[in-house]
Parts: sequence; structure tokens; C-alpha cells
Amino acid sequence: MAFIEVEKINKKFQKGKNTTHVLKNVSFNVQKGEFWVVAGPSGSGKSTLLSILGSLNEPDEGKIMVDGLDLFSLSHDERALFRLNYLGFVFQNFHLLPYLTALENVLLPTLAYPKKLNKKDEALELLKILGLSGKENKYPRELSGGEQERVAIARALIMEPDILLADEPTGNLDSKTGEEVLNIFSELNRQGKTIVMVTHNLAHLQYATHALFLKDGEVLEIKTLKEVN
Ligand SMILES: Nc1ncnc2c1ncn2[C@@H]1O[C@H](COP(=O)(O)OP(=O)(O)OP(=O)(O)O)[C@@H](O)[C@H]1O
Repeated sequence: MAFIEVEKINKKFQKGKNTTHVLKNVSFNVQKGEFWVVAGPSGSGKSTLLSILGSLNEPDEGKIMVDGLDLFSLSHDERALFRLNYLGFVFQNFHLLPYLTALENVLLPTLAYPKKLNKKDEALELLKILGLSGKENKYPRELSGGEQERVAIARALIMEPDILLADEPTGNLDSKTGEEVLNIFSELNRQGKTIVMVTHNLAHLQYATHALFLKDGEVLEIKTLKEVN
């Protein structure tokens, strides 16, 4: 059994009278420690696939198993707990809360945890590892794009998720800063984190172990790029 099993996912969106078939029988298996890039042109269904993988969105048909859990047979609350325990999300627009400091943003997921958690030391350590020492009490508007993205990465890691899901994490960054962020992903993957990252930039394939190419909602090709470390 694979760590993540995606089986014949279908998703349609209704826009007025028109139906768009956004994902068509998408299937693939991810093993623990792999780094998958989901690539494809704009509108090919990449973000929709990632949101379904993150159980933020439901497919019309198909099944996703993560670590033996059937995501779409879980209740709403069980799914929220699954996300908290298994997943870290990183988005293109950072999605930081503007009225919270860097440290408070990193600690945000711990507030959602049913039991009281004190992760302040871990949060400070993560910010340090990500090169943000001295910026803990800054607000997002006082940070550069790359720094905001690193805060978002620290927030995604605070609950120690097995899986990191990233949607165009370098989309709003200049190429040098983008490369720094991808090197962080690469290092996290080397340490064993399973990563699925959406990108339209084929240069990003060099960081991944596997690539899935989508076109018009269909899997065009799945490629193994290198062995898992
Ligand atoms: N909530 C929604 N309602 C209706 N249509 C949607 C919705 N979300 C996505 N779509 C449509 O589904 C298709 C795929 O969108 P998606 O964002 O998954 O593609 P993408 O490959 O990530 O594109 P991009 O690279 O431009 O972000 C597009 O035609 C989009 O307009």
C-alpha cells in the first residue's frame, strides 16, 4: 500500500449552463519521502487536484487514501483533524494574517488543536532555521516576499506534518528568492518529508523525485526523476 493513493479522481465545476470537467480519472501513488511536482499549463487542474489531495475540496468520484485513511469517508471534524495531523499547506499568496506577528502566524495552527499546545520554542527554532531570527515580532507588511513565504513554511511545519502540500510557492517571488525557497523544500525532502508541489515552471523538476504532468484535467505522463534519498 502506498502512503498516498489517488484513485480515479473526477471533478466537474458548473458555471451557469456550462460544465467543466476539471479532473478526469486522475490516479497516482506517492510513497513516503517522495517529492512530487504537479506540472501543466494554466487551467489544467493542478490547484484543484492539490485542494482535493488536501481534503479542502471533494471529488465527484474517486478515492484518496492517506496512510490507510479513506479521506472522503471521514466526517467533517475527522477530516479537519487529519489535516492538522498530516498536512502542512504553503500557498503562493502566503496567506499570513496581517495583524499577527511572524511568530504568532507560525503558532496559528496550534490554536486550532483540540488540546492546549505550547509550541513557542519550536516556532522560534523553525524561524531560526529558516533564517528569520530577529524577525519574530515583525508583522507581514514589514517582511519581504521571501521572508513572508518562509514564515508560511514555518507555519506549515509547526505541527510536524508528514506531508507538505505547496501551490506555486515561488509564484510571487523573484527567481533568486524562489530558488532559496525550493532549496528549503529540497532539504525538508532530504530529511524525509513527503512533498507535493504544484508549479508551471519546468525548471522546478530538478528538485523533485517524481513529476505528474496534467493537461486538460488528464494525466499526460508520470515520470520518475530520481531516487528518494
Ligand atoms: N470553484 C470553481 N468553480 C468553477 N470553476 C473552477 C473552480 N475552481 C477551478 N475552476 C476551473 O477549473 C479549471 C482548472 O482550474 P485550476 O485552478 O485547478 O487549474 P490550474 O492548473 O491550477 O491553473 P493555474 O496554473 O492557472 O493556477 C479552470 O478552468 C478553472 O476556471
